[in-house]
Amino acid sequence: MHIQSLSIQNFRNLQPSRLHFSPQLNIIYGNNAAGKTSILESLFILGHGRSFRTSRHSKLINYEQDSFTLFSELYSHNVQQRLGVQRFRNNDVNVRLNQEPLAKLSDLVSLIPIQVLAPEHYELLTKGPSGRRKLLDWGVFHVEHSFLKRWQACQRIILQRNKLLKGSLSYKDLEAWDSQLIPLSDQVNQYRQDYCDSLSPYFHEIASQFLPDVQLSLEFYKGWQGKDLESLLVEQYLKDKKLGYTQSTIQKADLKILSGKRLAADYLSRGQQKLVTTALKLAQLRLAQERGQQYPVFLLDDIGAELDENHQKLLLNFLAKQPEKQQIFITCVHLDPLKSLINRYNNARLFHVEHGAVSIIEASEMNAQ
Ligand SMILES: Nc1ncnc2c1ncn2[C@@H]1O[C@H](COP(=O)(O)OP(=O)(O)OP(=O)(O)O)[C@@H](O)[C@H]1O
Repeated sequence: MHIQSLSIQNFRNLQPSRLHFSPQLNIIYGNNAAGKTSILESLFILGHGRSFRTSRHSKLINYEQDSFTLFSELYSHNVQQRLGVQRFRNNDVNVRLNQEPLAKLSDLVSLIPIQVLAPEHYELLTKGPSGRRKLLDWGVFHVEHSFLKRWQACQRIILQRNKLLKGSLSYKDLEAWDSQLIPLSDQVNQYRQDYCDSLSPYFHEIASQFLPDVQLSLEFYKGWQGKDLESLLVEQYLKDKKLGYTQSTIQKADLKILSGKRLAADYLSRGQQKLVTTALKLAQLRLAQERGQQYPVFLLDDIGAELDENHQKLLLNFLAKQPEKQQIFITCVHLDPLKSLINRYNNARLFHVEHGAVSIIEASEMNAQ
């Protein structure tokens, strides 16, 4: 899978641009606040319909405009697709795939797998489980497309169950819902557990390169401990009723990252935590490649942020060894540390961003700089 081109209109501070990308390495560089991350953000939107920086779509629209438009030509499942995304200030969205309206944004996720690693993700270990659960579910979804349907069905039933709880007279009133919820939750757990098991060896291998002194491992937590869900739902009925919500659900699941037997977040430095997050995302990429799935487009925002020279080199080495079909976008302020990576590719493309204006720089010009 790769993105061939992108036209951008009225998106953040970016001037109208039409960009043609390398199917392998793309570097976007420029000073702070130039608009580099905005380009990555617009690419991410192609595969998710939303940003990785904000949930408020109106923030993405240029201050002086009423909507933004992105149009892209891309290869997915070896077929060229044309995708247009337009978002309005009133939250209306218009997505067209090969000129036909696309009803469900979730269809984009399977068509255009995109993985992002940005400074926003470096608190993955210390923040609550929702970010880690999203990371896990992103991977599960790309392996097992039926996951989304089951996950959505669980969400609907839990919502319904929580509504019924308040007015219920006894557990009997919930039994019919639980008889659907239990097998669906078991299935979701199994998908998540299987993905965690498959990811673990890749994570272990990459993390041990980045952090050779720390014994890291992954553990899947399904959202409740011990007993099977059926017994817990009966047992916790009165407490659930009092609280007004179901305590034991798949919505509480977590991907625990351990250092030895303890939570890594409690012991690792900020820099180490950043490396763990990086290792996790790279492991997901490697797993997708090894399984022969569509290679997710990999977006790496601000590659230089907070990494010492040695770790930056390790990361660059990893990126230099990517398979031919892997498309990568990297943003940076300084080009110098990336020059040897760029020179390893004969088709790398460089984009210089200045006050929202994007220009293409030839690799030969870079070497002359
Ligand atoms: N809706 C908007 N309309 C116009 N400009 C915006 C909008 N949203 C953000 N900006 C501005 O766009 C600029 C570019 O931001 P962006 O985060 O893309 O920069 P960057 O090059 O990644 O910077 P850094 O290196 O500091 O991370 C910022 O000055 C920001 O204030």
